[in-house]
Amino acid sequence: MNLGKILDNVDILDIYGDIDIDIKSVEFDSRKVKNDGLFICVNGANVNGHMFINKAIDNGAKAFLISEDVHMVEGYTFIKVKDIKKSMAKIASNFYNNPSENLDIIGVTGTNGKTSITTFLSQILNIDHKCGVIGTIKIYDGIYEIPSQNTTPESLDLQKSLYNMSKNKCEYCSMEVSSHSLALNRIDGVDIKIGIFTNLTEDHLDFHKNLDEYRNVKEQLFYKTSKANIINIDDESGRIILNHIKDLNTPYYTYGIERDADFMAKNIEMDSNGIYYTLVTPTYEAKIRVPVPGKFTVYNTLSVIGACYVLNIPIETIKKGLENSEGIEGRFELVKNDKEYNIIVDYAHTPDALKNILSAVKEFSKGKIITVFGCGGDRDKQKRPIMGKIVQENSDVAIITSDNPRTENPKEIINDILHGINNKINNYIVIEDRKKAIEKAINIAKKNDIVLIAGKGHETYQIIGKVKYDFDDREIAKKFIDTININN
Ligand SMILES: CC(=O)N[C@H]1[C@@H](OP(=O)(O)OP(=O)(O)OC[C@H]2O[C@@H](n3ccc(=O)[nH]c3=O)[C@H](O)[C@@H]2O)O[C@H](CO)[C@@H](O)[C@@H]1O[C@H](C)C(=O)N[C@@H](C)C(=O)N[C@H](CCC(=O)O)C(=O)O
Ligand SMILES: Nc1ncnc2c1ncn2[C@@H]1O[C@H](COP(=O)(O)OP(=O)(O)OP(=O)(O)O)[C@@H](O)[C@H]1O
Ligand SMILES: N[C@H](CCC[C@H](N)C(=O)O)C(=O)O
Ligand SMILES: [Mg+2]
Repeated sequence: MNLGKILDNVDILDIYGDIDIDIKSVEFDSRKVKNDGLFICVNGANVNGHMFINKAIDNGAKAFLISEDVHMVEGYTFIKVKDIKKSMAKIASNFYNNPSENLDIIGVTGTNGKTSITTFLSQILNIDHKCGVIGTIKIYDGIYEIPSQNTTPESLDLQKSLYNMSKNKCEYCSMEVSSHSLALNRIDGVDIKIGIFTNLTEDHLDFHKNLDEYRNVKEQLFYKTSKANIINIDDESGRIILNHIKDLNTPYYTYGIERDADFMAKNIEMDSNGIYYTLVTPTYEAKIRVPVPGKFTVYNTLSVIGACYVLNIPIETIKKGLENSEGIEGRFELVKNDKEYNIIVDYAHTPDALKNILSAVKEFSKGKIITVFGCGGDRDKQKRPIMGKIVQENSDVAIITSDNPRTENPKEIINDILHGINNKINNYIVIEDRKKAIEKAINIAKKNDIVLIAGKGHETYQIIGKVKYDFDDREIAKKFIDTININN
């Protein structure tokens, strides 16, 4: 594509060299640059991309998008802009021909429930149509599935995936929209038809100044949508957002259990196999069954039904998709075993998620609840003691361990958790090594007890320092149970 065309509507400060040249690829990582490429120099959290201009030249770059003064190399084109992330988002949608215009994108934001909702949605929409997925676990472009690096990718990667979805004849895309992606311009220029708000609770206060700012950032999604916004009005932040957006041209729908909403669940029943409720919508009622336990599944599926309603998906298809749902990887996932151990792996890594998962487990537990959990390093420190308190108060035994310590000292993270623990109650153990912590939990569990391994869900790694080591809670639990089998 002609560089001039790629730069359409980009706010440019200065140009050095020729922009009437053909560009074959656009990258923001010098290691991925190919012949006749445009390299976008991002000054990141770890390194400054402007340092890799020579490396990009070696790999075939012809042009550079910069925001800092660099040595302009003769024979190459340099375009200086003020805001690299905003410019990159514009370039990305130009280069991939605005692919979001060819898709009905449903964007989901909120602290908890995004992966669950986007998965349910794709399970329903893929029955009669093709629906791509972008989220924490994977990107699915209609043909291929690739594991994700971020919940919402950088604009260039995002637009490339949307382009592939459109090429692969997807009609829909169900996408998680993280607060980071809104704040860092990753979804600028993406045409989103429906926005869903789940809830807002403590998380990411390392990145956002406070909960108000966190909510304001999330609210931005609902000004970008064109077809409908779907808001959880049982959540206080949901009501605040609704108040701000209700006079926009985009129609809105509400969902909830406790308040009068457009999509409501009545006569809710729950057991260890799932949830059952009567759905009340503006035009019909229906019996809903979902084989995924937890009250939060009621909320998650109500929002999904709201989006399907707006998209005119028949209720029979919605019911079929939900009833046949295989659940969500790493969310309330039972570790299958031929002995009678009840082990659940779940991705709860925020105070609210832990509270919810523990209350769901409590609903049908006939024995003790043994919870293994930790907190991620280089992330919100404020949530650590709150998570400790919630787990101690809602478990018979709390085993405090490491999650992904990243560049922090795991002992210090555990110390932060211990600040929320009442040391007069003797129901907690600290075992820093997560593998040993899981083994201990299974060791002390008796018939009818439930072992909840929280925080890492689908993750197949543990990040220690900057290195990702193989680590899968489910595999470790399963292997240990098999060992017990041999010893007995
Ligand atoms: C703090 C943060 O957001 N970091 C993101 C950021 O990385 P960075 O800015 O630190 O990159 P960097 O390593 O400093 O490198 C700067 C630039 O130099 C380039 N580079 C680097 C090395 C080299 O040899 N050549 C080169 O060109 C890099 O490609 C990059 O463009 O840009 C990367 C590429 O897009 C992201 O993958 C990365 O997310 C990291 C993995 C991360 O953990 N992010 C979290 C905080 C995050 O974004 N989370 C949200 C919310 C999660 C949720 O709760 O749902 C998410 O959406 O994932
Ligand atoms: N609607 C909900 N409200 C509160 N907790 C929930 C809800 N849905 C799921 N959870 C809990 O939160 C955990 C994470 O759920 P999920 O992965 O769907 O959230 P997410 O918003 O995608 O998280 P992330 O920000 O990491 O992408 C689940 O394992 C479950 O314990
Ligand atoms: N998307 C979340 C994932 C947290 C998962 C947990 N295992 C951790 O590492 O803290 C985040 O980046 O904050
Ligand atoms: Mg997610």
